[in-house]
Amino acid sequence: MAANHKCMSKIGYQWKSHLKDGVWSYHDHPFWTQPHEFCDMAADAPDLYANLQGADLVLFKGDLNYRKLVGDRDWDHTVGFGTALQGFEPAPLCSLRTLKANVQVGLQPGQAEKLTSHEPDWMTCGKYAVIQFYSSKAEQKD
Ligand SMILES: O=P(O)(O)OC[C@@]1(O)O[C@H](CO)[C@@H](O)[C@@H]1O
Repeated sequence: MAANHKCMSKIGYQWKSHLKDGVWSYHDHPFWTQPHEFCDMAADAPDLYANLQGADLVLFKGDLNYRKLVGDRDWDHTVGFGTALQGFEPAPLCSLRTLKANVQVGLQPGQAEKLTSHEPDWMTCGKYAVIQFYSSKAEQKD
C-alpha cells in the first residue's frame, strides 16, 4: 500500500486530531530504548511500570519488543507466553509481532518441528506473525 493511499491519509488526519484533542497522549521514557528486558522494568523504571499498571490493556508491537518481553532467551517453543514474561505483567498485555529472530514461545507441541521441516528459516524469513495475549486474571494454559 502506498504511503499516500487515501485510507492511510485519513488515518493520519484522525490520529493527529486525537492527539490535538487530547483523546490520545504521547509519553516517552528512556527505558523503551535501553537494552533491558521488560521483566526488569519494575526495578529499573518503577515510574513507567506504575504508569502501565493503570492500563486496561498494553499493546506491544514489533519483533524487538517481543524479544524484550520474553528476555531473548532460548525458550522451548512450547513454553507458555506467561512463563516467558518472567513476572512482567503490569496489566493485561498483547504482543503483535512479525517473526524475525530465533525466539518464539506459546506454540503447540510439534508445531515448531512441523514448521522447521517445511521451512527451516520460519523464525527469520519474515513470513510468519503472531498475536499473543497474557493476563494473569484470564484463564491461561500455562
Ligand atoms: O516488524 P517491523 O515493524 O518491520 O519491525 C519491528 C522490529 O522490532 O524488528 C526489528 C528487530 O528484529 C527492529 O529493527 C524493528 O523495529
